Amino acid sequence: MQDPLKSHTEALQAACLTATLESISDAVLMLGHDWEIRYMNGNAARLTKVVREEVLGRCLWDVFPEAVGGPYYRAYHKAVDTNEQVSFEEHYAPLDLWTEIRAYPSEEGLTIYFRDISDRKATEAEIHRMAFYDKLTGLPNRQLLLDRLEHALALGQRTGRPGATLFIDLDHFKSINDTRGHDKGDILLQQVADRLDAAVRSCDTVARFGGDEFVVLLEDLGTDAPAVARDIASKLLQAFHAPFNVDGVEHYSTPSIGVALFGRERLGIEEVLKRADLAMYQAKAAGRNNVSFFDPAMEARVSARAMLETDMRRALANQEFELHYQPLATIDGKLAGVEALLRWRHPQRGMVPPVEFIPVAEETNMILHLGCWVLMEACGLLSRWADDERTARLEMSVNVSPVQFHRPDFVEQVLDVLKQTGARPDRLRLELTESLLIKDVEGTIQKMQRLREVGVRFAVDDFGTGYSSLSYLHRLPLSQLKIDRSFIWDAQKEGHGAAIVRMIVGLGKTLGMSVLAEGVETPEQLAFVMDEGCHYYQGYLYSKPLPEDRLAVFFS
Ligand SMILES: Nc1nc2c(ncn2[C@@H]2O[C@H](COP(=O)(O)OP(=O)(O)OP(=O)(O)O)[C@@H](O)[C@H]2O)c(=O)[nH]1
Repeated sequence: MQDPLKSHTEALQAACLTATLESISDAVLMLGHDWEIRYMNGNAARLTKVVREEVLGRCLWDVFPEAVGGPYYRAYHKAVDTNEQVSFEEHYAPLDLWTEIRAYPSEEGLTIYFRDISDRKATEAEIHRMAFYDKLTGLPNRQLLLDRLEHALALGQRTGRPGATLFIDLDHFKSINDTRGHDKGDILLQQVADRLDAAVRSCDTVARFGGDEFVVLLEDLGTDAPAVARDIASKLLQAFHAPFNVDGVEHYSTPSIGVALFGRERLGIEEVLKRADLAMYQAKAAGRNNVSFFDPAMEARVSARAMLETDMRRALANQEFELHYQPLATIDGKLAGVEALLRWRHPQRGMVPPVEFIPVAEETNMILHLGCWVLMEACGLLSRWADDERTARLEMSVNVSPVQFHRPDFVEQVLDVLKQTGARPDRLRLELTESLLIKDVEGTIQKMQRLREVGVRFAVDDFGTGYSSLSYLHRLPLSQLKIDRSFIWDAQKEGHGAAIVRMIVGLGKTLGMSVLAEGVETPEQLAFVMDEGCHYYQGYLYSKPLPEDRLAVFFS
């Protein structure tokens, strides 16, 4: 017969245990050796959406058939087979429930504690989304792209299967921001993101790299990777053919696309992106709405350009620039003046030609510093000439870069240099290019007139090669046209050089300007320009450009 005291104690313990299990925050499930559900607390029933009384005694896998063979199934079997506890986190899809599980095997079977961690998982997912996805477009962001690119490069190197990085920058995107506001720009970016995403396979990555830049990462392109990459890039271009609808208004946008391929070659992510970016710039330079592939020559050009820029900054500090002076003559061979020409004596490369470094100086605005220095040096020499009767009447011509001329304080700068050096303004001639003259004609005339009033004169350099508009040439206070050397050289050949020289001389005379022939190298050329009525000439026939000390010898 059962001891009534003992059975009372057991009942009390069972009641206590049940009360405890019902009050804890975990869900609890107790299974027997045949996976039958022997106990389930209220939390467990609530989370698994079952009626406790209906499932007690039934096999767990009959109640949750979708779990059979899945991660829960494998984990519980493992716990029972090894007699060791298991703990894990898992998503139970039929209930869309994220669970954290601890399961303990015992002599009675298996006791499972679990809890709902869906909120925590959602927060984690949100943090992940914020860290790796762009808020505006929902595309992978730069960070995620870099991760995927790193992975793709490693895979490419290991397997030899090539891929490609496409760098996409929208053309003139700034204009929609400026004309319709930043929020409309945002709408366009979102629509561009959708179109790019729709144009590629789902396994490709379309990322927003920043601003109006997107990067598409293509992997596993197969044996004809360049052709496939080109096809996809064309598809991306096509995706922009139809207008966008930005808040009810049609808007056309185009991209410039740079492509860099990768494969076995050992390349870092920075290098691949740099290549694609370089190619993209090439596409912009080729007129935009274009695709350009990276090629090593392009890289060589760009790095040479970067090296030149660095060298030039050093050269400025080390005073490696110098002025040479090319004498100018009247048509009958008398010295009329000189043109100051900038030279760069590079410590390793020797003389660097101006056509190589002047464009870089202009792009980087170093020309402002250089131009000011040239003016100061030339006017310094001009001022010293005033004391010597052999040189006092000579003119000094100085080239002015458009960047320098269009600065608002250009006139003040010239006046200041004249004042500081004491040079005579009526001995200074500033040489301007045709392209300079056509930009902001009214402002240009005003500046020229202010300097003209103090005596400074102006010449148009390389006349005939630019796009002068004859309609306003007469409004500019110019005193000289310099005929570009190409026409002088051409005149001797079959071309139209002779006719052009004649036309320029006629134009100069009509407008009351003197005409100087540049690049005269032979007596025949001199005879020709003399016949045509040029007033001055310049060129190797008369003298090469000379450093200051040799110029002094030339004078004497
Ligand atoms: N609306 C909007 N504009 C942005 C965002 N991020 C960057 N921008 C603007 O995007 C423009 C990017 O201009 P750039 O790519 O330098 O020049 P662009 O006008 O596209 O001209 P090109 O690239 O030379 O063809 C800048 O004006 C930025 O201010 C953004 O999140 N939203």
